Amino acid sequence: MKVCIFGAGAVGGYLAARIGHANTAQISVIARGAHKDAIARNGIRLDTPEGSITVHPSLVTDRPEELPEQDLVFVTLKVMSQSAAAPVLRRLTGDRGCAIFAANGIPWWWKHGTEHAAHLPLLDPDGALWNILDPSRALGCVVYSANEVIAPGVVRHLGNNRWVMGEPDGSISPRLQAAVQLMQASGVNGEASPDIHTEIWAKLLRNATLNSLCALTRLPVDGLAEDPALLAQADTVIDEIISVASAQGCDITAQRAAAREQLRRGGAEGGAPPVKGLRPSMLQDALAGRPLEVEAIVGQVQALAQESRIPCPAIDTILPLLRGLNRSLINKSL
Ligand SMILES: NC(=O)C1=CN([C@@H]2O[C@H](COP(=O)(O)OP(=O)(O)OC[C@H]3O[C@@H](n4cnc5c(N)ncnc54)[C@H](OP(=O)(O)O)[C@@H]3O)[C@@H](O)[C@H]2O)C=CC1
Ligand SMILES: CC(C)(CO)C(=O)C(=O)O
Repeated sequence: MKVCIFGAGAVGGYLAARIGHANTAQISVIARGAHKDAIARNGIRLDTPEGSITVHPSLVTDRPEELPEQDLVFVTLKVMSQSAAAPVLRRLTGDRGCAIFAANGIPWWWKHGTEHAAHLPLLDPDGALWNILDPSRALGCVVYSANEVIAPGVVRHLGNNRWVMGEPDGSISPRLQAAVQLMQASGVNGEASPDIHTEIWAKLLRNATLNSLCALTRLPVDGLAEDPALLAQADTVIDEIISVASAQGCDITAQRAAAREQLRRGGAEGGAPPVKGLRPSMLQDALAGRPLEVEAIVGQVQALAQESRIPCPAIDTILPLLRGLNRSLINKSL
């Protein structure tokens, strides 16, 4: 299988290292800047609590036009970089390939196959993904795996290993099964879901709280847990998301306790020991002065709440703060 990782940062670097180390596919990575140079020179190093591995991908490039068509493209770009990649993704996926969007938040293809099928302007402003790539080539992937690029070419993995993938229409298609098999053969706990929309809502319970509040306060997750007022704010956001998801036809009420528990355990999933110093990806971006994934993780949730006429006062408060912070990061001269 020809597999490409588009945007081999924290999550993409983790995947590239695991697949490359298991040698289960011919792996190419698209990266850029000093990180790309370091991978091309020294390979990708993945540091995990169990030890380090270093992997040399078949090709490392910042010029995707150098790549032939791929069977599978993992898109691990931040959401706001996806739209510009639409023409390249179209070419890379060719007539037979597909693109798995491993990202947090509501994805651009969300309304594919529904009676209100349309592109989402907050996520795909000009409809490039919708019109050029086309949602029929897209699969979703919910990532439970905490990673950070700690130096050019070096990814640190802190914990969690669950990757839930699904077709927008819920079918367990051959291409979905092939992706699950590839991941499992590579030591990555991939699974196929018949209801990726509900899985995405469940993960949003974590990101709309942890990512937003950590980015705004600059505290790691265990820092939030020390402050009852911040925990109360996060719990309110969790309740609001459960209401919006329910109004949109997805019942995630059973996830409430686990999401609240995760907050209080420093971000550890499912009974794992508490984690110290976990910096959600949005905090990593705020600290590095990079733009934030505000719209996928909070803005589009508010848009869906408005569509369903669900009041969300906590989200309405957090969103302008995040948009303001994002504006200051994008326009560094402010
Ligand atoms: N990190 C984590 O632990 C988790 C992240 N996620 C989600 O996964 C997705 C990916 O996040 P994450 O891995 O943290 O993000 P990163 O920023 O670490 O990785 C994205 C990479 O893509 C690169 N990139 C952007 N545009 C291009 C381009 N045109 N050509 C080549 N490379 C490009 C970036 O380079 P540059 O830095 O120069 O912009 C960066 O290295 C997000 O949606 C995130 O919310 C989900 C679960 C956990
Ligand atoms: C759940 C969490 C916080 C794990 O790192 C995440 O998804 C992120 O960092 O974006």
